[in-house]
Amino acid sequence: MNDDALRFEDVDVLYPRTADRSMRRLSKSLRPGNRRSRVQAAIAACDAGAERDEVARQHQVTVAVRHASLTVGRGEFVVVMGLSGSGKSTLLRTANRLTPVTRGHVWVPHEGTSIDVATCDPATLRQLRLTRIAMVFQQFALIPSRTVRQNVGLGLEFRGETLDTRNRVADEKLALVGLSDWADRHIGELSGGMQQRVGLARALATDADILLMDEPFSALDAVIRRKLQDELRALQAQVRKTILFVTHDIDEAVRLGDRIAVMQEGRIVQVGTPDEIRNAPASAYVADFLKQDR
Ligand SMILES: Nc1ncnc2c1ncn2[C@@H]1O[C@H](COP(=O)(O)OP(=O)(O)OP(=O)(O)O)[C@@H](O)[C@H]1O
Repeated sequence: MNDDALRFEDVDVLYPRTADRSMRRLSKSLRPGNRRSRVQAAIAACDAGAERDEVARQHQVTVAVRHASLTVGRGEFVVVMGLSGSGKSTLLRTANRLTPVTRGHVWVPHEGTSIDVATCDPATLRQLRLTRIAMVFQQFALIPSRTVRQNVGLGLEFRGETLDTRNRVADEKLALVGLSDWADRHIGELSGGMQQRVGLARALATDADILLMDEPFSALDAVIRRKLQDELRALQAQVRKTILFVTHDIDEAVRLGDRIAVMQEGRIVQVGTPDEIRNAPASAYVADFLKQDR
């Protein structure tokens, strides 16, 4: 199993509901002091087989991810797909601990050993985020007051690299995504599709071998979106990153994924190649998804 890049092992993520002003007077159980015990009770209920709705009702806890296990091979492109609220983003965000895991492990091989992102110390986590795991967001998350080149060099700046290195690497990555002529422009001068290419170049600039992509193309119109899907696939063939990509669009999942993991109500209910999933959907839920495919 040395060629795994990322391994989710029995991951649970539970969110205790917090009281809003109207509820605060109503329910003592929503007070912060009770959150931990509510989560423990909710985990016990899940282990005993309770469904998500029941856990939410009885314990005021949302089961976002439930016992999810998934191995992503080095250089593999895995798409996580599912309806809104099925837990895709939450699972993805456990891979760099933007979301903490309630129970379970997220393993990343690093310097001859395996590190559990879910529990490692802050210094190790920071190191992993700066050198191994990069993220591309739906809303680009670029800094408008900075030039394209400066945005691409941001991760390297956090790492303390010199301006020369930052500019050299940024120019290399901008060439990869076809934006060499735009390096000195400001972000606001770029279209949405171009901004997302900058986001991608920024992720590539850190030399992270694992890219987490959370619905990166969903804010773009259909034509641009398709173009970027093709570009990303071509880029992937060239740079061989390990990619975990979230979408709710089956068409996108089939075009991009070496394998697809389908989530339903926090569970991974099927993992397979696009053909395997198309030829043998594991449930009516998965089959319904395939009907969106054109
Ligand atoms: N920070 C949070 N606090 C409380 N509940 C949350 C939080 N983030 C997500 N949830 C809940 O966890 C569940 C899973 O959400 P998540 O965003 O992971 O799903 P998703 O499949 O990515 O959905 P979408 O496609 O709409 O983004 C949902 O019920 C959501 O409301």
